[in-house]
Order: sequence, then structure tokens, then C-alpha cells
Amino acid sequence: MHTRSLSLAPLGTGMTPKSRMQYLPNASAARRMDTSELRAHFLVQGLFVPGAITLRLVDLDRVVLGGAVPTTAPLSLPTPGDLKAEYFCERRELGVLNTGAAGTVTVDGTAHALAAHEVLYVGRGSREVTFASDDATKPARFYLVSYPAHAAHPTTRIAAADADVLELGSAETSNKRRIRRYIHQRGAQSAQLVMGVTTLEPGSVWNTMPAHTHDRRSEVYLYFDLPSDAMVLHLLGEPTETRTLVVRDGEVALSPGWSVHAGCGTRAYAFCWAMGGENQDYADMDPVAMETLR
Ligand SMILES: O=C[C@H](O)[C@@H](O)CC(=O)C(=O)O
Ligand SMILES: [Zn+2]
Repeated sequence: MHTRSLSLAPLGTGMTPKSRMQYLPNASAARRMDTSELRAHFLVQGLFVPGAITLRLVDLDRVVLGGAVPTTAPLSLPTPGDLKAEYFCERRELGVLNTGAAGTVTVDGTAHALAAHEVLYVGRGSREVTFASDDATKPARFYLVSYPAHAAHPTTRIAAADADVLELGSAETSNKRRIRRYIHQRGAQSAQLVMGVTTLEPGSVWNTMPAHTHDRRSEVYLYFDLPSDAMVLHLLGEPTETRTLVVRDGEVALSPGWSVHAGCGTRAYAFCWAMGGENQDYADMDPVAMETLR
């Protein structure tokens, strides 16, 4: 197992041993969970392992999350047996965000150079996907998010400069930030994946305040660009039953449609938000009246 490039991330204690799938609880079960149970269900750790591709299958909208950190040799995207597919993108689409140094993603023979904060959308039907770093001593760190796709859309590279930019928040409310939308309704097209990156200004530490939910879509939040001693207190749960996850660099918080998703960090950070579900309308958010949060 150690010599192979595929590793399935170790599962937390809340998982069923028969499957490699990570399952989310419903809202009433989540209310009764202690810290370790919440972490086992809502947190994904260990995706970024040097020299390996690590994948985690999650039941939430059937998202597959992954990390690819190529060093001396390129890494090839495997097809987990649980997908029961001939190749990974047989029925799926894939978003790739580079959170590390420069690298290349090759899809069916076409190389796409990806610098930090650049995204590649890989369409359904793509057979071979490989990941390489330009410099093995400064590896790329590719974050992978894949959902089932009912339609094939072209594989598209989106540079940070090509993303749709939104400036939100203010220093007074500690949430001045820049939202870049890469895969979205008016950008790179997809079947259901919507994906972007939010970067907080130095001194701003809150994201997505005021909070919201969106029952039409679930969301996955990768926190990154954090030093190892920094953390984000990620807020999840029903608006009147919030819980906190301590999340560190390279870790993902899972957010069902009924859950708020927000964070407060010990310093500025970046996060990749990705969504799957029945609409792609970024503005479809149900705001939470701030006085109702508990
Ligand atoms: O539904 C949308 C998502 O929660 C994120 O786009 C929010 C976000 O990046 C931000 O406010 O900074
Ligand atoms: Zn949201």
C-alpha cells in the first residue's frame, strides 16, 4: 500500500467499517454529538500527503474530495473501486485547485500548467488525469473536488485573473475579503460543480458573515494558506444549534444544506468553497437573521 500512489484517507471513528464512504448525520443527530463525533463526520483530514494522491468519498451529494502532491514522479488519478466505474471521470466531473507551487495537470495528453490559485475544470468522459510538480522540492498541492455529472462540458483552465472577482466585507467587521469564482454560471461551465476561492485581507478573520444556508446545495470548505500553528474555528450546524470545529491548514469542513458555514481565524486565511446540488445559483442563499444564531 505504501508504494502505491493511491491512498484512501483514514476514516474517523464515526464511520461504518464496511465502507470507505464518509457519512454525514442529519441535523437532529448532529445536535447530540460530542467533539470527536462532530470531527469524524464533518471534518476531512490528511488529504495532502507528499508523493501521493489521497481520496475521500463522501455521501453528501456524492462528492469525492482529494489531494495530489506530486514530488519526483507524476501521479495518475486512480479509480476507487467504490465508484464501480471504468475510469474516474466516466460519470463525473472534477475541479482541481492548485494551493501549492507551480505544477501541471495533464488530461488525455493535453498539459495544463497551473500556478497557485489557478483552477482546472475536467469534464466528464476524460480518461487519464495526471498531476506533476514543476520542482520536486517545491511541490504543487492539488485539491480535487468531484461530483457526478449528467452532461459533458469541456475541460477548461481558469487563471486567477480570469475568475470573476467580488470584493465584500469591511475592516470594521473583520471580514474584508476577495471572492474569486472560477467554475460558475457565468464562468467555466459544469454539470453541478460551483467552485471558487475566498481570500481574507490581512487583519480580517471572519468569513461569510452574515451567515446563510442553501438547502438546494451542499458545500465543502478547504481552508488553506495557513501556517501550521494557525487555526480557523469553523461554525456549522443549524442556525439555532451552532457547533465549532477547529480546522487547520489543508483540512476540509463539510456543510449539508441545513448547516451554516462560516469561520473565524487566528489570522487571515484563504479557503476554497465548492458546491454541488440541484442548482448553480450562487446568489441562492437564505440569510440567517443574526439575532437568531445560537
Ligand atoms: O454559498 C456561498 C459560499 O458559502 C461562499 O461563496 C461564501 C464565501 O466565499 C464568502 O462569503 O466569502
Ligand atoms: Zn454557502
